[in-house]
Amino acid sequence: MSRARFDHARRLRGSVTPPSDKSISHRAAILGAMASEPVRVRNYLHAEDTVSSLEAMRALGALVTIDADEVVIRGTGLRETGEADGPIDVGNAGTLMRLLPGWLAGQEGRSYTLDGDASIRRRPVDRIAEPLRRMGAVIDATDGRLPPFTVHGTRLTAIDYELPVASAQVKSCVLLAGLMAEGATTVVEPVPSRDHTERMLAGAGVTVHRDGARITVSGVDELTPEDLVVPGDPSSAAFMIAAAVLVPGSRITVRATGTNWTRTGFLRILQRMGGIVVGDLEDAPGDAVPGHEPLGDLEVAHGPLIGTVVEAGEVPLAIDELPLVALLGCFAEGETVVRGAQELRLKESDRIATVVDGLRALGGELEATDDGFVVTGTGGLRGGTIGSHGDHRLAMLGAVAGLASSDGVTVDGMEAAAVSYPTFTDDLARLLG
Ligand SMILES: O=C(O)C1=C[C@@H](OP(=O)(O)O)[C@@H](O)[C@H](O)C1
Ligand SMILES: C=C(OP(=O)(O)O)C(=O)O
Repeated sequence: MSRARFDHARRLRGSVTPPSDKSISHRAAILGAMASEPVRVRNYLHAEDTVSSLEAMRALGALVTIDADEVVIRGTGLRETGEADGPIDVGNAGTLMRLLPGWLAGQEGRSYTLDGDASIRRRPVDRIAEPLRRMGAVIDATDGRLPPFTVHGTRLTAIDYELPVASAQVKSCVLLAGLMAEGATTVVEPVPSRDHTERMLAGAGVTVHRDGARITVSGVDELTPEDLVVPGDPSSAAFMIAAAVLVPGSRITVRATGTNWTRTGFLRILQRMGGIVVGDLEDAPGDAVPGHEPLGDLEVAHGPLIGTVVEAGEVPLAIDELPLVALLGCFAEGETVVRGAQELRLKESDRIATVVDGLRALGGELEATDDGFVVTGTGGLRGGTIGSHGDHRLAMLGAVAGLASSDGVTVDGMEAAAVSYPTFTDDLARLLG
């Protein structure tokens, strides 16, 4: 396990291009493998999670070649995955574990087992097993709800499915399965979540119909994705943005980051707290599903913050950035409250517990609730030691906390950052000059 030290910083300056989007890269790998013609993906994310996706596609029979700036995927076609040679290893990637079964469920007469690391083995799959069973697939999971689990493919039936939790992963799983079902499959979202799957399917020749909270796809013969360009990851950029807002004297430019409205909830929360972030962000979507992803540059500067309340409807739009909202809350005036975020307990770590305990150990005043946390701003953090618990977002949270703290922070388990942001420490060092 690697230890890293992040001392109180003087200021951040310059520009940073965040790593490529993890969510979009996973989807590019899967859709590329589902296609019958080769798909070129520019700016694919080469991080641990998304390498797992490419390996999984290879295990299913896709040919994947990796050049300096391009991944080329020669897929198997929608209904013709190969026999896998043993369990498919999803590593630490919950997104891969929850999306891929949507495709596998439609492979008539073939079965696939998915497994991953210790963290993945604690993350439930019943949320995808339930709709896939309704579509006709058989899913055998450990203790009824955990990996390793086996998906037995079949001829799928279309369903109308109301998501019990707002989850882009579950939504995407059902939509992918819907491509192989006869008839129209509809997913109803309680509140909006990231829409990358819908956009990428629309760009691949699928008719994706959105009517408010209802998203419908119909069975197709094949996918014809265009060549893809992956934008920068707003969730990774959020760590640099938070650092620049928190450290006095900072002023940075974040280049070529995704500005999809379903991913910029954190920026809206930050702006509400008084944070200075200027850029051309996408507006809330209407019913038309665009076949592309928007990207742009952001200017960020240090400034004082005030507390805010994040309600359930905002949670999926900022889910992976909520640890940073807790950190910002420590520096803000007044109270910062996050509600309706019980999903955080099911991530790479129980992020309600690990964030609250971790920031408390650095001098923060936070209370965990069942579905979020309450932070009392004290104007700063002392510093100390924080463990990543093998969770990439926790490792990067500790680093940013260190720069903004008075005494600095030691992060135990910094290597976890490589799951989504392998160049995190180097990029940060450059901004610190
Ligand atoms: O669809 C995706 O790519 C993701 C969706 C979110 O999970 P849920 O949709 O399960 O909340 C998010 O936490 C994860 O990092 C990536
Ligand atoms: C929760 C995350 O990812 P996943 O669910 O894919 O492991 C994340 O990246 O913060």
